[in-house]
Amino acid sequence: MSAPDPVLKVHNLSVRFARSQVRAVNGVSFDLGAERLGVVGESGSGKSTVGRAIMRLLPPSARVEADILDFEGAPLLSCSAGQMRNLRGNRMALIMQDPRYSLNPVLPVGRQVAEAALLHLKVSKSEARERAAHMLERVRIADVGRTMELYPHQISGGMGQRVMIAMMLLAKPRLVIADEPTSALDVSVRGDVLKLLDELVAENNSGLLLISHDIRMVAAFCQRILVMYKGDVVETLTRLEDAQHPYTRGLIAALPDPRHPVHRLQTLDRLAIEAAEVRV
Ligand SMILES: Nc1ncnc2c1ncn2[C@@H]1O[C@H](COP(=O)(O)OP(=O)(O)OP(=O)(O)O)[C@@H](O)[C@H]1O
Repeated sequence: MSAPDPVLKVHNLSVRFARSQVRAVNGVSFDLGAERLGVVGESGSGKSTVGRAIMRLLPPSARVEADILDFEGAPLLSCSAGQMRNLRGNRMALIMQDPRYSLNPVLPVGRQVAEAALLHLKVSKSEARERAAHMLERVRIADVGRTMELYPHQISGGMGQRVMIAMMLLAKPRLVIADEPTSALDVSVRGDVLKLLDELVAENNSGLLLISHDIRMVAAFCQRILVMYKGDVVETLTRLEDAQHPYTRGLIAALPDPRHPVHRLQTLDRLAIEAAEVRV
């Protein structure tokens, strides 16, 4: 019996923006099964562009090419705009950094989740509201009835992100791309939000692509990590201890390690990184 198709197959993905000399993404390849895969790198390394290319959410100025970009065995680059709209929200979901910008400020949060249920689950209005309430309970929103009537500015960032997760995971998508899902949140609630994502993704047997600049957080949460530098994947790791590339080591050293407090954090050694790049 042949192995089932991975959720996502990405081979030699490149993205170039019009009027830019360099590729934002330069031949990135990976397969994603029902697992948690992290994408890390400094700002501008191309992480978000990878996520958006998969969701086909890049602006028209982006030229996206790939030998293979398949989701559940179907080529995403051949999908029409209508087919992509259908996939997004149903089969694939994108969770972004700041729920304040993703939620509609003039609609109560319960109505927003119910509208997502109406759209993606094709259920009646009353059932959509019930499903919304159930999903909000699942993401551990307290006093769901009251919270559903609140507007986005009346809830905390952590609660807003849980509402987004409820909305995005209602239809049990097979692929979840979370782009810095906890960076805008208070440190005290980051772990809860990640735990929740993990629970729902595992329950749905989905693949999760977690995009973040925080290599330690990603290492603690993901089974594999792709390290991106200037559009390339320079290293794939299962444990931080195995990092070989000076860029990866620099990323690790540039973040505080709660177990070993230091007075001064290291900065990236650009010369060593460029020298290693020439060797590969
Ligand atoms: N819409 C766009 N038009 C032109 N260039 C873009 C666009 N979006 C991204 N880029 C460029 O592509 C490169 C990769 O950007 P990207 O946002 O993917 O990086 P990132 O690693 O996600 O960074 P960050 O963590 O800051 O979001 C950068 O050089 C960026 O300037």
